[in-house]
Amino acid sequence: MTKTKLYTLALIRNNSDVLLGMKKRGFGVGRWNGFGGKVHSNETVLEAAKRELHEESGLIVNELQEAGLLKFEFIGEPEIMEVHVFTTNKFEGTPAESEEMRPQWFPISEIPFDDMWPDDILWFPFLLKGQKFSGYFKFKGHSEILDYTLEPEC
Ligand SMILES: Nc1nc(NC2CC2)cc(N2CCOCC2)n1
Repeated sequence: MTKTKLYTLALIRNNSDVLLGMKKRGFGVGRWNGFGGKVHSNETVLEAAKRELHEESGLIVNELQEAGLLKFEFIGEPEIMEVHVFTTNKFEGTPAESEEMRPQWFPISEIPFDDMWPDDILWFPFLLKGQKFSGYFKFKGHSEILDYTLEPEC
């Protein structure tokens, strides 16, 4: 019986830059990513996205825009990861390193996809165009995509 677990992912924009964090421990360690994590049972997905962003980067956001929905299956594992992706260019504060993440601004033209999750290079173009997206990825391990679907969502 597959079990779906909810996660958040927030990508913060500032003109032609995007804020990424180098994951210092845990799931995705050693990869650049947006800011996010698990949704707790006592919070909404949006509340979790704001909480995780603040915990991991120090930034405060009042609003986050829904950007897309990503589902991940891992061969041999029962859990489906359901990742709700958000974005905004309205934030308060200056990015600060946390126990989880070392933040860094990247020009859109220099996003380090080789050091990110392999799905990111596939859906980032939708995010950067402001086109909502929905994707499903079947992973073998943490680096090989066996197959996927990805489409714009109105
Ligand atoms: N960018 C990205 N790609 C992912 N791919 C799946 C692991 C194969 C997961 C993920 N996050 C999941 C954990 O919470 C933060 C976002 N973020």
